[in-house]
Amino acid sequence: MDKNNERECNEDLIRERRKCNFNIEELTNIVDGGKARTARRREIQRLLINDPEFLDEIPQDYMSHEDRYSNELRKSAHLMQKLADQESGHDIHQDIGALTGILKDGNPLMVHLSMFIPAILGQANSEQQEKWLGRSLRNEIIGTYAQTELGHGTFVRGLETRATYDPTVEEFVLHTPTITATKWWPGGLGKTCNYCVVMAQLYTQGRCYGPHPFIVQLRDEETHRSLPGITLGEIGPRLGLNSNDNGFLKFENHRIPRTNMLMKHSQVLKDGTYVKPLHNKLSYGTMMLVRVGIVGACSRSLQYAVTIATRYSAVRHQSEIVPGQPEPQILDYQTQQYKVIPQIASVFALIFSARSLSKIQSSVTAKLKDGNTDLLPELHSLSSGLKALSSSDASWGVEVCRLACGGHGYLASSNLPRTYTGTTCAITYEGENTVLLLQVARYLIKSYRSIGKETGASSVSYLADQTSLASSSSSFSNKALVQAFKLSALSLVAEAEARLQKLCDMGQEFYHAWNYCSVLLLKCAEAHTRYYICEKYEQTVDSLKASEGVKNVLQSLCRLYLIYHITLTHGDFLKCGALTPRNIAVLEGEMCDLLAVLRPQAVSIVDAFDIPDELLGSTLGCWDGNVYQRLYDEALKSPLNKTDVPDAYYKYLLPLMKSSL
Ligand SMILES: CCCCCCCCC/C=C/C(=O)SCCNC(=O)CCNC(=O)[C@H](O)C(C)(C)COP(=O)(O)OP(=O)(O)OC[C@H]1O[C@@H](n2cnc3c(N)ncnc32)[C@H](O)[C@@H]1OP(=O)(O)O
Ligand SMILES: Cc1cc2nc3c(=O)[nH]c(=O)nc-3n(C[C@H](O)[C@H](O)[C@H](O)COP(=O)(O)OP(=O)(O)OC[C@H]3O[C@@H](n4cnc5c(N)ncnc54)[C@H](O)[C@@H]3O)c2cc1C
Repeated sequence: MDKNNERECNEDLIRERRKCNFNIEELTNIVDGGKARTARRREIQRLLINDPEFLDEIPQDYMSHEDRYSNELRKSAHLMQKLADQESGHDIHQDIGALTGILKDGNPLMVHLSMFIPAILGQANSEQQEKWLGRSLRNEIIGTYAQTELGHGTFVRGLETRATYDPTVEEFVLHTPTITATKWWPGGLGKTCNYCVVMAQLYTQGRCYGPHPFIVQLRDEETHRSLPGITLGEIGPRLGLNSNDNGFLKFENHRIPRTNMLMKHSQVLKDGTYVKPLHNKLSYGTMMLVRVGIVGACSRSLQYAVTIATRYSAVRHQSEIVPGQPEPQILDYQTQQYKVIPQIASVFALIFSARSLSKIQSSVTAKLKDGNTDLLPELHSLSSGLKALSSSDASWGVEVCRLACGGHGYLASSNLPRTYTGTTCAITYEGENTVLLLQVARYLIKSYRSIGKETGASSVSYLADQTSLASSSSSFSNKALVQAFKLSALSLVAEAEARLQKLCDMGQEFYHAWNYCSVLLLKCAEAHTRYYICEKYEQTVDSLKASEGVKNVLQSLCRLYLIYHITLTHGDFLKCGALTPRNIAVLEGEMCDLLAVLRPQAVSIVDAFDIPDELLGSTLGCWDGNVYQRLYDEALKSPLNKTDVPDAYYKYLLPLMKSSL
């Protein structure tokens, strides 16, 4: 599609684009993280979308379960090959965002890239990396991360798969003792992978040392058949991601060499002596890494959904605002703006907090290299909180975008259903959100109770700011609103701690008191993480060196985000005295003004996300707005339209209709 050729474009979209009052390319660079990154993303995307190998012969929704898998594996393999062939050599891990949309519904190689290779990097010592890293990067071996079992996903300490060390032959014996110990869910495990990292309870010298990672060959490298002692299969259809082969795995006293235990952090020596790690949660490092990546991935899903919903809202006309006048664009309804525009604001919130989290992760990783684990709890808390809020915000945001598109949003060809199922899974995987938020709450209560002790953890330093509860601001700059989020979080933490303490003082065991307060604790964790996101949003926009137009747009989006979230949880702000009922009413009014200010820029802002039609894959969100023709053309692809009268009519309907004659 030639974006300069207005003749092929829907007139409403042409008018919308003419209203643009900022530099789109500049905003695109901010979204990508700099000019160079924009150029690189475009280069990769051009490489992919001009390649006919990535086209599907028929829409995936009409394929059988087997064909979907096979078709996606074909494209995944081609993608890996193609990226490997480039002379410039793409760092697929760094450029993973550029690939969004090219593979449609669960890539069988995804966990190889996002967890197996990172597990080797983060958990294997240098000799082990020498043995497996190069091979896995060259795709000579394909792996997955097999942790979850039928009986346990969340409670990692409860895993049942055993790795028992046998010093006589220097081997571990992997065994699945019960049906509930069957590994269940790992992406690519069913049919694709020939290796995996298995999390299993380590037994040596008669003692259990908890879950540890082991690298295990699953299939013969020549024939791809499962090795003796190993049972593998696929777990069946899911809500989404059905092109992946999420699998199951059982071990029957399967032996692996001692050196297959990933030994960067803890070791089992030849005689069976266990050497413990610097920090006993270092073996959870792969999960933490992926949680950080999920924040960015969620912002991308939301970019897709909101691009579709905004363009469609500009093209679609329905009903009337002024009786008797022409039907307006649905984007002119304030209620429609309230659905779509806060989701645009949310995209930037997620982008900026993902970047901030990545920076913290890099510095923690650097410190770990020097043996310093002091900031690991801080990173665990932040990555857990941001993974949880980004996945739930993005899932809800995508669903709102679907609702904003009315009936057509329910069609597969809108690409909103698949965007939703591909986002909501992130609420569950890599740590179910409630569980992760309770980890954040644990950290908050602990930090609150250790006020006065220097921990170096900056995200919770505000908990020591006891005076701020009394000094709520009356001015409403963005900074003042962020301050209100801080007061709300602090007051919830104080309330939860007091409630916990009271129950304990009344004689309840701490664990029961914790469970009894967990709804409130969840709220604390959400408020704390929301405050973090708001603070990063405000700081990033405030310090941004950008043209006036771009800065104005981002200031308005940031302000909308702050006010939107205050109105959603206004009870918490009222309860702690950070805001008065009158303040809330004024802010609600201002939110409507902001919707009106941003409305004329909405199409241009989503244009700045710069998602090519080929990747957006949506009849409703296409650049040229030629929505109705595309909907009609897609409908014609239904196999039921091959004949006027389907066979099923003769088999079932005709006999029924004639049965009473
Ligand atoms: C690119 C995009 C791709 C996107 C695409 C990616 C594809 C992904 C495909 C999906 C893959 C998967 O799902 S893989 C499977 C993922 N599974 C999970 O995430 C399981 C979630 N569960 C867990 O992580 C754990 O079990 C958890 C809930 C944290 C509880 O662990 P424990 O019971 O061992 O610990 P607790 O007793 O609760 O806490 C003890 C202490 O340990 C601390 N602690 C716990 N975890 C910690 C950690 N990681 N680092 C530091 N400290 C930690 C706590 O804060 C406590 O500190 P103190 O308070 O100081 O004592
Ligand atoms: C699409 C997809 C891909 C996946 N890929 C992989 C993979 O590649 N590798 C892998 O190993 N795993 C994978 N998983 C598994 C995933 O990591 C787990 O499903 C996830 O960690 C949740 O665990 P669970 O299923 O045991 O849920 P459960 O823990 O059984 O959760 C059920 C309910 O119990 C609640 N609950 C549980 N514990 C607590 C608690 N302590 N406090 C309060 N409430 C609690 C939860 O909040 C939830 O409401 C995948 C899952 C999905 C859906």
